Amino acid sequence: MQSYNLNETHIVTPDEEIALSTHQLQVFYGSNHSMTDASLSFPRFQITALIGASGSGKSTYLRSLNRMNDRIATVKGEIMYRHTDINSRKVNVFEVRKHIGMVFQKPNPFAKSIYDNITFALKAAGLTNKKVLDDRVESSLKEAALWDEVKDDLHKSALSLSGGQQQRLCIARAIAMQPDILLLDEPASALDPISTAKLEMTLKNLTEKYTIIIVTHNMQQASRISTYTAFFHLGHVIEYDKTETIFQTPQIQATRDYVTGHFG
Ligand SMILES: Nc1ncnc2c1ncn2[C@@H]1O[C@H](COP(=O)(O)OP(=O)(O)OP(=O)(O)O)[C@@H](O)[C@H]1O
Repeated sequence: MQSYNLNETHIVTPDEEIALSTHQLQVFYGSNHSMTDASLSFPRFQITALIGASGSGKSTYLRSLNRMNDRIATVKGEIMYRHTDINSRKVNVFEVRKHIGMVFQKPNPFAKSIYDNITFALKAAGLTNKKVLDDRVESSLKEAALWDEVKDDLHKSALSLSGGQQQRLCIARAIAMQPDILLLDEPASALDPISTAKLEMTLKNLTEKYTIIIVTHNMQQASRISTYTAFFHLGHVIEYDKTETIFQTPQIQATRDYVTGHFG
């Protein structure tokens, strides 16, 4: 692979209201410096895609945003959310995750009913009123575009659902907590094209209420659903701009080579 000047970057700050931003975020796995000075601002109610070759640091960066790396890595720098640096050790991680939810690559519903999957965290947070729980189950499943398919089977095991349905259930489970921001790490990589299309449509509709940051290897997917795209390379954020700029007129050679399929 051609080597690039990793100091040559092009990072815009969107004009829109910013939901979350990082300032010089660095991540170390032991002595391995895996993410260098990542400074990005994510606009509210938009989808931002994180793209880059395998090992470029996309998941490392994403997982740092709601402190999922706390136990496995050292994360330095600021993560600003509502005027607070949520990377500070003084900030409670469980609070952070109420506001910033996460959906993983492989659907991972609990071995419980559909209803219990959605109410599990709500009950743990102290919500006991059945009417409120019922309403939250219905609204979350509707937002995740799963309600019509499961409304008569809410007490059926979540594991009996198809992969695509399970992934939408995981989204419903995340939004039941009424977060502001959803982080998704390659959520469609285990899904067939029809389930992927349904998931993409669901994500686009979710931008009415949520800010979405998604890691994807699928560049068509990034261009179909995101407004902004960040290109990662060897632990650096090389370029961040409107998605159409990244794919049509990227400013940096490494981005140009990646989006035209020269490596990755
Ligand atoms: N738990 C870990 N412990 C040690 N090193 C890790 C760990 N997770 C990731 N790394 C290293 O950090 C670097 C970035 O990996 P990361 O998984 O963030 O990349 P990625 O762009 O998401 O890759 P992929 O697209 O394959 O998921 C790699 O060098 C990887 O080996």
